[in-house]
Amino acid sequence: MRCMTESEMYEVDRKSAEDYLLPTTVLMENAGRALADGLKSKLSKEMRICVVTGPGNNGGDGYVLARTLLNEGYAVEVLETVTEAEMSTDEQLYRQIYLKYQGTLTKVDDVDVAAYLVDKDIIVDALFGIGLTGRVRAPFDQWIETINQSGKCVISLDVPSGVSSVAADDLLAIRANHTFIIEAPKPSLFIEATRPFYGEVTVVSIGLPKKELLQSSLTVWQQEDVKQTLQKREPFSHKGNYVHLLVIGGSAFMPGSVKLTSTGAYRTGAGLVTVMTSEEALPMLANGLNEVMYQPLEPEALTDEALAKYDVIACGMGLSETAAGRALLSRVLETKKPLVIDASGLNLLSEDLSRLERRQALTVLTPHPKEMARLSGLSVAAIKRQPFRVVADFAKAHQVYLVLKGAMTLSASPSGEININTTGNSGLSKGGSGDLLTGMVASRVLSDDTPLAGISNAVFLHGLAADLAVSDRHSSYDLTATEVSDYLGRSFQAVLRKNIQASINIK
Ligand SMILES: NC(=O)C1=CN([C@@H]2O[C@H](COP(=O)(O)OP(=O)(O)OC[C@H]3O[C@@H](n4cnc5c(N)ncnc54)[C@H](OP(=O)(O)O)[C@@H]3O)[C@@H](O)[C@H]2O)[C@@H](O)CC1
Ligand SMILES: Nc1ncnc2c1ncn2[C@@H]1O[C@H](COP(=O)(O)OP(=O)(O)O)[C@@H](O)[C@H]1O
Ligand SMILES: [K+]
Repeated sequence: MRCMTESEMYEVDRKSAEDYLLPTTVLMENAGRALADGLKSKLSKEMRICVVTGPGNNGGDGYVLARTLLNEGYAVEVLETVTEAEMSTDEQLYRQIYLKYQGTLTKVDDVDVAAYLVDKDIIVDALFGIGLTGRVRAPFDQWIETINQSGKCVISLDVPSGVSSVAADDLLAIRANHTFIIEAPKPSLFIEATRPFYGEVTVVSIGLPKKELLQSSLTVWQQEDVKQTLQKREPFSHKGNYVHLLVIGGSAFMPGSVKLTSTGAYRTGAGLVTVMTSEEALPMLANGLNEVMYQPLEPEALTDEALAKYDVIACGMGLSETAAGRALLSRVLETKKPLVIDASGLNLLSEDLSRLERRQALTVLTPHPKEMARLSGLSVAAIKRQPFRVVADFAKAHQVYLVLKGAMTLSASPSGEININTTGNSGLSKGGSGDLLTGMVASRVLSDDTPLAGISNAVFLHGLAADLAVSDRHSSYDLTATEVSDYLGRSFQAVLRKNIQASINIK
């Protein structure tokens, strides 16, 4: 499923009108009717429904929806917040049609809005859609507050009014119980500050040309995408057909990190895994995976000849941030091997990003927001406000694959394409989850249809394993990264066999 920015959506709108000759009024009619159809699952004929309309086309959708429901015998009326002259042309048309159908209309200036809403069961929010810029201005802000304080069930059309994809610090928006989204979710559905305003979500189609919707560079990565892009394991294959991963990291005080990374790699399809770690950490790994080969971390082991047998290097988990660690990362960056960098490796990399420009092989960086802040020089708050832009800009500027980890992990390619992940839960908010993921990413990045698909598959399966663990014998409280790795088998089975995700699974 595609995700579309507001400007991409307006571009599809423009093309639909100019290239496909679809009148904008037809799209509004389709939108209002599709939204009404979706909404009906929440309604009964006994409920009193109030549609609150604003000045733009979102309000126009509201009039179409109100007329559609009225015509089918629902108890619906409209509360309008602007004069007819202040409405968009298409909205004016549908307001008039609503009146021809004998629809009831009340103006906000004629009532005490809070009192007017008291006997309503459902409030439909058609105040603002994707055309909102900045914070909601007066006098609309007071009605948003009144609706939020009403305690009623609120349904938003397209987006909760007040939400835009650049989350303001003093955001004022409708807190919807449910949002019916037109054609494709907008980035604000996946941003921490704006996600809660949406409530439950349903995406409805209004007949925009699919070909144009597919132009978007943002994809919500789902089960079907994993299924389509995951490399098949051939019956006559041998371990040499799959990735040989070299894991570099771990130290006396953090030996477990590389254990988790190598487990993640093997459990995600790698053919061979070698761990190179410090002399002190080696004895502590004696009870590690039987399948892993171990080697002491010596700089001479990092020559091009010695590295020839490896397909990918994963570097940085549990690495000590000392002069030795620094020298090691520099050497690894100079190799021509595909490289996944995580944790301490990212912090050491932040000291001099120009080394990325000199790289001659694929590079994947897997920061959480704090590591991203070090890499980009931006604050964590600024990254969280505009994660899509930050991720795309950084990946393009440094020509790297970038995985910004979080509740909705974003994986970007050097061309700025972004895949959004919606699996996972707070059981993953624990030390070790990231180490596990790094091994999984390294195992898939060269194996699937494209590097971005491989990375996104790893992120999806990692989150899904945690979701399956929590729906089985764990909770988000007790779950550990080691247990997440135990559920990777179930995660693959679920993806390969069942249709677990018919629509977006958003927490
Ligand atoms: N292809 C599709 O997806 C289709 C989408 N459709 C629907 O159209 C919706 C987009 O419609 P839209 O472009 O008219 O914008 P919308 O959000 O209704 O409001 C704009 C109005 O708000 C005002 N305004 C702006 N900022 C403000 C602020 N901070 N505080 C106060 N006011 C502010 C702005 O005033 P201005 O800033 O211009 O002075 C203008 O008057 C979309 O979400 C979907 O529901 C379908 O109908 C058809 C196909
Ligand atoms: N609330 C959450 N919902 C979904 N996934 C989460 C959540 N919290 C953390 N994660 C995932 O867990 C992993 C944590 O990685 P990281 O912060 O690097 O942890 P570590 O300390 O283990 O290295 C990431 O893949 C992140 O996306
Ligand atoms: K709305």
